[in-house]
Amino acid sequence: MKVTICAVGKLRKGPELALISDYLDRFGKAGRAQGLGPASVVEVEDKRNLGMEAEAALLERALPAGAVLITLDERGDVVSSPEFAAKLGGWRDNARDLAFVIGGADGIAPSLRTKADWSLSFGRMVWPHMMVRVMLSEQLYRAGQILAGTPYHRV
Ligand SMILES: C[S@@+](CC[C@H](N)C(=O)[O-])C[C@H]1O[C@@H](n2cnc3c(N)ncnc32)[C@H](O)[C@@H]1O
Repeated sequence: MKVTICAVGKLRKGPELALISDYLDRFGKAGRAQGLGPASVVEVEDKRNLGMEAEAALLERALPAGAVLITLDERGDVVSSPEFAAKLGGWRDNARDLAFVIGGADGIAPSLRTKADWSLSFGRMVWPHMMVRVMLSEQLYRAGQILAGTPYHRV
């Protein structure tokens, strides 16, 4: 089950990139035996600053064909980590690839939001998009650990 994180903006070398690389690497390595992963990040850049709709067009072009489209959005569903793991496991069992979409400073255009199969929220507060990448990467790794039954997720 390939997982692609499609995001607006280029992440430069720094603590966020180091964390994302570490979690996604761990998710891919630990998940291999369970049919989870690999995970990768595809970045799109709206170099001419044309706004949300232009970003949505770039994001749509970056989406892997046939993948379940999941938008990250503060208006989406708030779920627990075990619930997220169960969703991931269900898609894995149905041999689906996943595309998680994270918007830029203005968010994800409604034209793309309406195409989503599911929308995931990390709470009603708005987080910087680079932080959302980190949080999503950790939750993917955590979900893999929950599905594997390891003690990483203790609650
Ligand atoms: C700075 S936020 C943009 C917020 C913008 N007001 C909007 O309407 O979406 C950039 C991106 O981070 C993600 N994001 C921010 N907060 C989030 C949250 N609480 N849950 C899920 N995703 C979030 C979304 O993908 C969003 O498009």
